[in-house]
Amino acid sequence: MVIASNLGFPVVGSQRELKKLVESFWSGKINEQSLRDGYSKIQQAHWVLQQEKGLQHIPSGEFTLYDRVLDTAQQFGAIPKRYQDIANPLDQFFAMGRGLQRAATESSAKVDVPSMEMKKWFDTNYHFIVPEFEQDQSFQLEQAPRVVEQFKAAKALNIHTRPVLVGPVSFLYLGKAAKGVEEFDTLSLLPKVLPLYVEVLKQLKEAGADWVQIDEPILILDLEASVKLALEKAYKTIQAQLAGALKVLVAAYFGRVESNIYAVKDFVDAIHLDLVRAPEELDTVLPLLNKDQVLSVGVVDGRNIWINNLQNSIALVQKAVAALGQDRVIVAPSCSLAHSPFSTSFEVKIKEKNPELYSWLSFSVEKCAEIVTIAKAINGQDVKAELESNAAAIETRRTSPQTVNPTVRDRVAKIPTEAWKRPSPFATRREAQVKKLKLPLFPTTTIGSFPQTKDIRVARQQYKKGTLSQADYDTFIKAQMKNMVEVQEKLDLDVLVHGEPERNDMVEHFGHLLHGYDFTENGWVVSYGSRCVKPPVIFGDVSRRGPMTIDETVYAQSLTKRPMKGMLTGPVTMMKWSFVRDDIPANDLCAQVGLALRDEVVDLESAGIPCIQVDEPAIREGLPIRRADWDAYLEWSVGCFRLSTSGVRDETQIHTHMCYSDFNEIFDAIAALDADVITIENSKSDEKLLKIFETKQYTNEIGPGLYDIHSPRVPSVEEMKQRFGDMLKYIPAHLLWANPDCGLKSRQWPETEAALVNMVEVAKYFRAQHKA
Ligand code: MET
Ligand SMILES: [Zn+2]
Repeated sequence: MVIASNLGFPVVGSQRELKKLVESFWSGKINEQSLRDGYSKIQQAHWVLQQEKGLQHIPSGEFTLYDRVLDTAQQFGAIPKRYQDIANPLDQFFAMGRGLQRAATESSAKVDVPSMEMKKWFDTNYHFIVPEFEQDQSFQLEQAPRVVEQFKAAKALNIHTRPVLVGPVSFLYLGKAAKGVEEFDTLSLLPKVLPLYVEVLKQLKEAGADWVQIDEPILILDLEASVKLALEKAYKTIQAQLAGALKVLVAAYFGRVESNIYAVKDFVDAIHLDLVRAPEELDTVLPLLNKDQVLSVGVVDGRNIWINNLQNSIALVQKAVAALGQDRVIVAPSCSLAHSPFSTSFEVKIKEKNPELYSWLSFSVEKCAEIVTIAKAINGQDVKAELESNAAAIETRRTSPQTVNPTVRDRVAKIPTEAWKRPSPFATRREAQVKKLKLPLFPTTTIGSFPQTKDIRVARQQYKKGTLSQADYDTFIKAQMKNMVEVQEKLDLDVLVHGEPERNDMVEHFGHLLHGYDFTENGWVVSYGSRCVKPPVIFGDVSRRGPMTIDETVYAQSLTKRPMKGMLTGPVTMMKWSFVRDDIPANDLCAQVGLALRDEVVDLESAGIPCIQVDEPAIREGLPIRRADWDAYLEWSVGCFRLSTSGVRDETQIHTHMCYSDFNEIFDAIAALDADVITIENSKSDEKLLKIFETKQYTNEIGPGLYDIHSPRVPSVEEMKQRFGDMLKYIPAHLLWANPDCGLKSRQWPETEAALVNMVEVAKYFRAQHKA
């Protein structure tokens, strides 16, 4: 019999219960005991639910109050020095996750510590807490290790679970040298941490576990030989020490394991593969297994929201069964289901308004049912009804006019070669733009958004609820834009923006204006800690419903003689920050969005808008995990940006913006965007960014952020002069712009104005210098 399993479940709860619980603890509304009780309740409900769905290997131990890597660090006693004095473990845990400021009391000293660093979890939108280690780090297993406690808690409910651990090598590899400690190879700590892993595994065995899942997601990275060696050592040791007491499943996900598999394959009882991302690896891995080893086949996509093609999955699992036999195959999601929303059952609106779309959706709870159906089908149980309804939904999805728009398809198929780039080279365009825009040396501008004040948020809410009419809302937004234009004129900025008061979010806003997008009510996934995001859904071919930004941009331009900069979100970002369809290739979808934006860019030009910015903050984060895949990705993503921006005349100035400073690796691709002006985040790593200009030539105009907008701090004139002076050493004066490093929507007005006053003063100072 094949086993139906899961690797992890959305911790946040069906309606974000855990978020609410944790946040009420932070605000002092509930005490630690209530938090722990509520937490256990949610955990229990999830186990019961997964059991009811029919899963046999149900995960435990992955449940967390903030982040499971942080749990791993605390469980093994890797506490950075600055948190070691915080006596209460829970306070310490949250202090590491989100910082802690606490006044002195009679019994305790004052505490003021920032949080630990957060990083993206592979190519997901989830951020984990980066563990910190010292070279002479000692580890210590906590009294009652939480993974063992969770296993026991489930067992008390009569639910037998498969405990999950973040693997020792991934744990160390993803960590870094502690603050103030010189860089060192964190894997050198493996001999110290391994005995603790062995100890935990023994305790799990004693508590009654038979299988354990050890996640080693780094198996899908390009690994150096030393890392592979560490993996080998770790699993050899674990195997030897456990002597068969407990079965070990090592899980890799989010990509291909390729030759990394050799580092672990001889020392484990089972391996999990992500066959959604790497279906071809079934064929390569099957012959490598010895006669007792088990394969966990990840066939249900844990990263997306679409129903599984059950026929296809069954065929894949069957192949594994043919090679290994039923008892050596486990059916699984591709990765933890924590990256999908909870359940479609809360999507009442979609169900009512678009039942067809509803029938194509599958969130975590539904994915568990899919896994069980696949396993049952293989085991010869009757799932005819499930398979029939699945096949019917797959068929409507393939052919529905909602997903296929022949006009769009035709247009993408026939994109003429010349549409992928601007007609003239930059030098020619620049001449036309200089003549038309008459900008001073070191032009000043902002990135697009101005503070989203309480007034704006309230008006938007009232408008959504229907208590503010369309006409009144429009009047309100216009008044906001008018005010923002006046402020910018007073500041004496050179290229103005309309300020984005009508946008709640740079992707969702455009999603509403495009065909092919829809929005869930409860499709939340955790971004970090208690923070959740609800990405829009791209389910069909994308095209404009009509002009998207013309009215507000033209209105804003009518208020000033200075050039107004139109503001759009680029094709890659529109995809990357959404749940995207998986039924057409990403590059085709990107071209559809690119064409829709191209029409908007051309319309803005026709309406008299001289500068147009197409933001692409997500290009860098969309980079594939394996280097071998970079070129293909960059080719289509850069191509689609150019597709969206190249329909205009030479004199129209195309801007782009990126807010990820660490892109030296993809510098050539950035240059290939061929935007006339690029503004980039920089203020946290001046040197790193500027260094690249020593070796590489960037020929177009550029504005490295002059100050950090993520903090309310107002940078002084002196400070920005210094920075601007440094930039001038690397970038030719006639190409350099002065601007903040990102949009100002999360700031307040007073600090925004104060910072911009200083910024404009700096630009003027250098202008005068250059004349002299
Ligand atoms: C995350 S990048 C943001 C760009 C956008 N135009 C803004 O100013 O808010
Ligand atoms: Zn930005």
